[in-house]
Amino acid sequence: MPKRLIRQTADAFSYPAEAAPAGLVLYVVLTVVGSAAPVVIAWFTKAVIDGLTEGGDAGSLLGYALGLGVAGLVAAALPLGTEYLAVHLEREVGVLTQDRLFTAVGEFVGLGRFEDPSFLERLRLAQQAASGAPIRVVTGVLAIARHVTTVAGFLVTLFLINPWMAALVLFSGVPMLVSELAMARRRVRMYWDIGPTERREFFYGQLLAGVEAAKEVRLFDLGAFFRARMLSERRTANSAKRAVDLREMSLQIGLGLMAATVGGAGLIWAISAAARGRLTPGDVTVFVAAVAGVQTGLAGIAGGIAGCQESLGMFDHFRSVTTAGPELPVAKDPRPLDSLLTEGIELHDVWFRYSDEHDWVLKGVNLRIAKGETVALVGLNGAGKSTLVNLLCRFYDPTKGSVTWGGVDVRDADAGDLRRRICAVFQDYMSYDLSAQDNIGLGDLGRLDDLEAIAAAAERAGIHGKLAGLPRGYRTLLTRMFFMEGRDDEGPDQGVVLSGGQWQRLALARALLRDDPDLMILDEPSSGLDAEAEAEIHASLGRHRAGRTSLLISHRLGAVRGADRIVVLSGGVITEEGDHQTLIDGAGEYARLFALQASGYGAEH
Ligand SMILES: Nc1ncnc2c1ncn2[C@@H]1O[C@H](COP(=O)(O)OP(=O)(O)OP(=O)(O)O)[C@@H](O)[C@H]1O
Repeated sequence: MPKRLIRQTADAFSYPAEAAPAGLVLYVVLTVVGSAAPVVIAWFTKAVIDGLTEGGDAGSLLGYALGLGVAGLVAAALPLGTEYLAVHLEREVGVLTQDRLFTAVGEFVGLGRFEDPSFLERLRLAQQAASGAPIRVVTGVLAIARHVTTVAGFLVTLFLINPWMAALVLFSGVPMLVSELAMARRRVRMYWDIGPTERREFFYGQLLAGVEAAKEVRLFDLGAFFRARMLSERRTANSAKRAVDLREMSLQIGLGLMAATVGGAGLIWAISAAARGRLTPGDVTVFVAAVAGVQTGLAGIAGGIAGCQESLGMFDHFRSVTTAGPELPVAKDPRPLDSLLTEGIELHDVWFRYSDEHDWVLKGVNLRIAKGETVALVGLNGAGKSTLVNLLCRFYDPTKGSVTWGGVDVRDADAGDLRRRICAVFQDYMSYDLSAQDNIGLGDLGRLDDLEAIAAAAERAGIHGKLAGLPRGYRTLLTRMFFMEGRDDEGPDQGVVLSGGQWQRLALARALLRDDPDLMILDEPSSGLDAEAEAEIHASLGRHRAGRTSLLISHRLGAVRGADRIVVLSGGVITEEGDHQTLIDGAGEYARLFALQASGYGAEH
């Protein structure tokens, strides 16, 4: 246990040592110097009082007074310097730890961790602890060292005056240490326990204050309902915190009473000893200061150890996230993927479920997409179409079976290499609060500034005219989130708000920016578009897809009828396969759905 504690403490120190080495050294030096000040002040005070009462010579008296003044000045100025340095160190460490944390998160290969609530909780606590915890450990360790120095100095003083008193004051500190450590452990546990409650409170707050839910909150009059839930979560968290605070307070009162009793007994003894002429008035002063100094120092040591333990406990979340490593196996010696795709992309008897507790989503799927072929995947809601896409992009690994890319199992390849070969529009596409240019350019970072390529992609997605006509063209921000009136030179009126269908076209443009991808995945690329726009987009995509390997998912069967092969997924298995005409002739599920949609359109006219 102590070994682990030492290792953890050393690790916490390594962050400020790396982020701001000079600042850390200065901080340590100033703290050490500051720790000697109280003892020096006590001794100068004794010398001045004894000099005054015993009629010492004026020269040495002046010297003591001067010493007292300088020590007082140092004691007053040092905390300001150390406080400044602590904040500086915290800022610098914050940059380093944020970098480490998000680098680690970026290295997660798939999506599983982002759906694991206990991991998300750990991530939240890791973020919270990232910048402050290492500095609190450093401050705690130095505070302990400072208090140890002060206590040692005063203990020697006390020992010289009354050894029994020194022992009594020292041992009265033991219960303090034990209870402080127990309190720190309880506090860390409490933070972990109330994590989900605080997350829910935050969630309700977001619903009330964010734009996403604003319409429904007003339409269904949900404000009071969500507010009540939010406050109830807050009250639950508060009562857990209050229980710990109450326990701490009662313990502190008990400890305070014990310290006061010991201090009072010491004072009575010192005064009676002085009355009998065994102590000088200076001795009494230094004795009182020493008892108070030892008690304060011991409380400081106990508090410092407890604080360190609490911070180390919190920092453990940071450490476990940054050392978690990828959650899907990473090939040590990744096999290169090639663009020839002679063997196509293939799912071999793929079984998949999101976790052991979930039902099977895919149940033995065999599917081959040949190079240059357009395969359309259709099926009812929840049939597993997007899940299949997730496996192709290796956001998850099949529970059983395999996915191969040109004959190479994607688990043996580098996930980055795989994804660079794919361009995709997902059903749940992103709308970034950035400029139009960035929104498209993010599809291929190397072309972020290539306006020509960006405009060409926008043209293919049928949104170029709209974007070019914006107040600042492609540089126009597609959000009003980041404007602060009076502070931003671009003014709040410059951001624009796009419609749902326009955002979808933008997402499509982002996917189309990639030059010559090996596989194009379009998962409901036109669900938000009007009928005319949909026809136009599909015509454009059809031209763009020609000769490319692609997988198209759509509920609008009219949009997929031109695919080389249509695959029907139902309940996690492939039930039908063939081109449009074959499936219509087969009079199965596809033919039924197609007839249903066609009659729906027919009925309108
Ligand atoms: N991240 C997830 N964790 C757990 N279950 C999931 C997850 N994503 C999807 N599912 C479940 O897997 C099943 C298949 O979902 P999927 O999104 O693949 O269907 P889909 O065919 O794309 O449906 P839709 O046509 O509605 O888009 C559903 O029952 C869904 O509840």
